[in-house]
Amino acid sequence: MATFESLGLCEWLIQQCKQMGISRPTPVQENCIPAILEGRDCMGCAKTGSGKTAAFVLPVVQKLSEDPYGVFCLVLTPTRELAYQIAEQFRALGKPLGLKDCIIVGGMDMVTQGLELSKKPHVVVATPGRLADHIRSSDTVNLNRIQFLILDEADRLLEQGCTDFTKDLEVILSAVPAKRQTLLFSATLTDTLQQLQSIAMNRPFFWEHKSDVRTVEELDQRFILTPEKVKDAYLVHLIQKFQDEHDDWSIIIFTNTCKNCQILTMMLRELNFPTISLHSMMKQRQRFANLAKFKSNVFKILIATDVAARGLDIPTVQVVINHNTPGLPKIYIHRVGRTARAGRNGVSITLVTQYDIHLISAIEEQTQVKLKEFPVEEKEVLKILTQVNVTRRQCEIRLESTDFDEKKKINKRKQMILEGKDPDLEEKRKNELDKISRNKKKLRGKNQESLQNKKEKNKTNAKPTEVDS
Ligand SMILES: Nc1ncnc2c1ncn2[C@@H]1O[C@H](COP(=O)(O)OP(=O)(O)OP(=O)(O)O)[C@@H](O)[C@H]1O
Repeated sequence: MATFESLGLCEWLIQQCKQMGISRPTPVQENCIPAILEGRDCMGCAKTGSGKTAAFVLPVVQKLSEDPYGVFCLVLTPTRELAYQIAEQFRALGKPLGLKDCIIVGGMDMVTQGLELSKKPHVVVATPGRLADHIRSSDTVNLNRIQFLILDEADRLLEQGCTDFTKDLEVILSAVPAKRQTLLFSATLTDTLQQLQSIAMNRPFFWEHKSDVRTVEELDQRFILTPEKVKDAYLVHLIQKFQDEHDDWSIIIFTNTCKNCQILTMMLRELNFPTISLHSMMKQRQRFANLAKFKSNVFKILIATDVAARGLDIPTVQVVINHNTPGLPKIYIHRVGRTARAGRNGVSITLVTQYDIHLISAIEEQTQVKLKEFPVEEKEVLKILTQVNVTRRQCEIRLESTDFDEKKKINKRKQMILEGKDPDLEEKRKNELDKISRNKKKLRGKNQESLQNKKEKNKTNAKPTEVDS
């Protein structure tokens, strides 16, 4: 069995690991650390919670100790919370070195960030949008000597999801030197492998945890089939059950939209559950504060959108509930990976409506795991159905009276401006498209109606009269 020593890490760093409860390398660390220390580019694909962060932090910290200067390493990651988490690992493992890091993420003061960047920290951890803004708007950002470029959750950074990072990545890649080591990590790297290979050009060492199953063994994966209208009652029943049966518990509930996240949070609070939320329509300081309250177990339930689906490492989470079935198996893999981390056990429960059954088949096909039904006493759920649905409706009405939708519109406009689009023009286009599709629908309805009329006419014409018979 490998030890950190046999991988080539130096004694002080091994001691530092021990202090953090890391005594033996995990497979991704065992395989990737030597290649990175050798100076190779590296692509590491291993399951959620398998220690990928330390697999790149450890060799970078060791190399930094041999030749310390700033900026030595740049880490890119898709979410702001993840940037803080990664920076924490650098700070903890690089403490004996006096490692200085700097976090560059959206939603925080740009001037302060510019100042910090100008002090040349050893490690910069950033989300692509904000770092690209700094590069575009000032010349205080000097990344032209970096030795390491790391893309954590690399596949997410390259895919064109609801947040498209590709333009920002282009800006960043043109600001970093061609001669560098590039390290790419994720639990779902293989879909974007070819694109990634073009970023890591220097003979990349590729390591993948070979396994038929793409989720961890310690995870008990369940589903509950429910009509849409009973979904919330099932959710409340599940939470109540965990609360009654466990002393020490914490749950992450994933949902599809910021609004739903907000409504569910209000609803569960109304029902006296210690709930807190995390979604992209919240102010950044609130996002950090809520996550901290959840991590410290002050609040036991976190309701989040997919902004929390990747990377977050909160060891106390025993249960993940998918309030909606994720449309992509990849998102499912990351969401359920928030529990059963680092060898611990965990349960995931996905609420499935009759419209989502095909999504479950796609998830099972990709993960190679058959989801088992979670046994629930339906009678118990039906007992609370009315109370839950009335509470939800009350929360919806309360939210409608706030400016939540208005804020959403403003955020959307801001995002469009950032993407170089004209929001008014876009709205006009959208209205035109809506009008066209409304007209199409009308026309289709009319056609169907006249077809129906014709059919009925034909029927009556063809009907034999009493005389005929
Ligand atoms: N060698 C080790 N031994 C024990 N625990 C470890 C080891 N390496 C890392 N850990 C711990 O395992 C947990 C999960 O690690 P990490 O967050 O790096 O997972 P990951 O592979 O990046 O997961 P994800 O794909 O979800 O981002 C962390 O709490 C970390 O401190």
